[in-house]
Amino acid sequence: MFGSSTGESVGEGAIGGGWSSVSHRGFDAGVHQENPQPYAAMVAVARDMLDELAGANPPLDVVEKVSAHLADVQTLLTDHQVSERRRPFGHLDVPGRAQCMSPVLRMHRWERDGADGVVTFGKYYLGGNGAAHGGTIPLMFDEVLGRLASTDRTPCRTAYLHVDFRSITPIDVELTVTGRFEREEGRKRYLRAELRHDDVVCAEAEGLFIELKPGQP
Ligand SMILES: CCCCC/C=C\C/C=C\C/C=C\C/C=C\CCCC(=O)SCCNC(=O)CCNC(=O)[C@H](O)C(C)(C)COP(=O)(O)OP(=O)(O)OC[C@H]1O[C@@H](n2cnc3c(N)ncnc32)[C@H](O)[C@@H]1OP(=O)(O)O
Repeated sequence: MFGSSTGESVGEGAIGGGWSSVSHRGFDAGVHQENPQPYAAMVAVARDMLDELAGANPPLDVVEKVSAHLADVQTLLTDHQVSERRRPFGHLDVPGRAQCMSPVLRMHRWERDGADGVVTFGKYYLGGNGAAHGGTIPLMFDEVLGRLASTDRTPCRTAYLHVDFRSITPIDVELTVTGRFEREEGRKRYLRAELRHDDVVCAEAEGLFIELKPGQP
């Protein structure tokens, strides 16, 4: 419906993430929270643009045109800046949560004890020689585990995130991602995740998440 190559459209069997109880706490994104699809479609276009930008070697006249268009887009948005709690960006219950920093997670299972899904690192995430940039993989793991750590639980923050890079993570192919809630000890929550390309383990993560005390930022 939204024609995004990065797959941020709503539906297609994917779920928003089951994290709305965390993400929407105290947020009021107005009309976009009621009807997230137009805003999610706008962010999907931005994602696709970043992918094409990263992959292109355009002639100078195209560079100038793109610069002018982007400056127009920036101007359109400048008059609509709001406080953090009113921003839809990153806070809508759609795959990718309507942000374009971390790649879109398309989750098939999202439960209190674990989650499974797929993710594709597009051209925007290239590090070198066809492999995703090493910083983007912890970003994706923090996204999965941070959300899982708070699913049906009180809010928490990442204390540490340990990532082992087992083999390169190829861009432009669908990878599987799994997350698992291992155990909790008081305010401490321990989780693990794995990223695979078919049978090959690309990376593994272990994270500690600490439950926030009331009023803790
Ligand atoms: C409401 C906010 C929720 C966060 C989400 C944000 C927005 C929500 C909107 C949309 C969300 C949607 C998706 C979000 C996706 C991903 C979000 C992922 C979450 C993050 O990406 S969030 C950013 C990165 N994160 C930080 O910005 C943390 C900075 N930091 C601190 O805020 C403190 O540092 C804190 C709170 C971690 C702990 O501080 P504290 O004072 O509350 O607790 P304390 O230090 O006493 O530790 C208690 C026990 O944990 C042990 N412990 C602590 N740290 C340890 C470590 N590193 N290694 C080993 N053990 C450790 C101690 O040893 C003690 O253990 P014991 O009790 O056994 O003695």
